[in-house]
Amino acid sequence: MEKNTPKHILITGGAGFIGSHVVRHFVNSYPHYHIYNLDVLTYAGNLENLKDVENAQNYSFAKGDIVDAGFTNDLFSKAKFDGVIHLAAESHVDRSISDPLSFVRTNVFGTVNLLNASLEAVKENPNFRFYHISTDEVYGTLGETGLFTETTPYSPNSPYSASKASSDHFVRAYGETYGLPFVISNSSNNYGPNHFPEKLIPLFINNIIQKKPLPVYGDGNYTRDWLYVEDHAAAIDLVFHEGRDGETYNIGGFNEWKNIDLTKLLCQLMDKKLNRLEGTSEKLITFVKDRPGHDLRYAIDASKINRELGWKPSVTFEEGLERTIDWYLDNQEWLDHVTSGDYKLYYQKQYQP
Ligand SMILES: Cc1cn([C@H]2C[C@H](O)[C@@H](COP(=O)(O)OP(=O)(O)O[C@H]3O[C@H](C)C(=O)[C@H](O)[C@H]3O)O2)c(=O)[nH]c1=O
Repeated sequence: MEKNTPKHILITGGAGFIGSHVVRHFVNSYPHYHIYNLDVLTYAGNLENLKDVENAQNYSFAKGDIVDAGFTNDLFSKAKFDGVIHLAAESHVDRSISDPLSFVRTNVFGTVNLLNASLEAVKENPNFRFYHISTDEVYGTLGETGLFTETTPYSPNSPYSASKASSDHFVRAYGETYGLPFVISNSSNNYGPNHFPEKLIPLFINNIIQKKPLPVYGDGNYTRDWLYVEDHAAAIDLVFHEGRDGETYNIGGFNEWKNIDLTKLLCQLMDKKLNRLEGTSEKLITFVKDRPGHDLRYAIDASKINRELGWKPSVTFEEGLERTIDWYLDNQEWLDHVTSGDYKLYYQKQYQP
């Protein structure tokens, strides 16, 4: 999709963690586009994440649920979108274990509604493109070695990853069956500012600040590949504009960490930041009951996006963690706000060490 002419782009889930970084990136990089952010504002969606762009001339927000076909179709018929970048999703694996249906509802049903609305859009605009933002979890788990490539068979293990695999399949099926122009990317674990503190990195940073236990699941020997969220937003820009139709691109950080090693690193960095004695925060580490169906290791081969589109991560883990920690220390009010409701109850219910 070329970049020079004005366009109307719909970003779903733009008030969430990754979504808000993508909205900011597009609003600032493409002043001649109009960016519509559609978000239902669940516990994880927060318009405070977009304070710096909320008054931009090329930005609008619509509160609404992608599961509501009437609302979605109406929005599409009014706005005449040239493209959709679809990030709206329930994303937390632990929540999917206690409430799988809400993941089917948003991630599968909601995606199919958007696909149906997109079929109408493509009739009027053959250059329309549907971009589905997905996850490396659709591939299941790796052993100690190997990497996920774009041809790794899907083998999701959690209700969350099953719902994302299903939505990937629906997107591809709409391409095959109805000729919908689409592209998909599957990313590894993101981290950075505005991350809801139910995920490992923001949860542990904030528990360290508050001297609360750090609940490490199982023995902590699970491995994830961490990517700074702004690098992901830059990759999404490239895939949206330059990715080949009908293709999948894997996006990863080339940055694997075992959870226990990452936890210890966070403890060391936070002790320095908070002027606490070395070793203070490590005392908070508490091994707790494992996540059921816990995937051992995710690791991405991101060579296709590098080779075809010239993308690679630009923020080192050291720099990214520094920025992330500083952001949480400077934004305790944001934290108080997002943890004041549902989240507190959830945390107390799920994992009492
Ligand atoms: C919250 C928490 C997590 N963990 C473990 C579980 C995982 O092995 C690892 C990271 O867990 P987290 O829930 O932060 O993220 P993943 O389950 O890897 O999934 C994340 O990355 C993928 C790509 C997505 O697509 C998901 O949407 C996103 O949530 O730390 C703990 O040991 N203790 C904790 O309190």
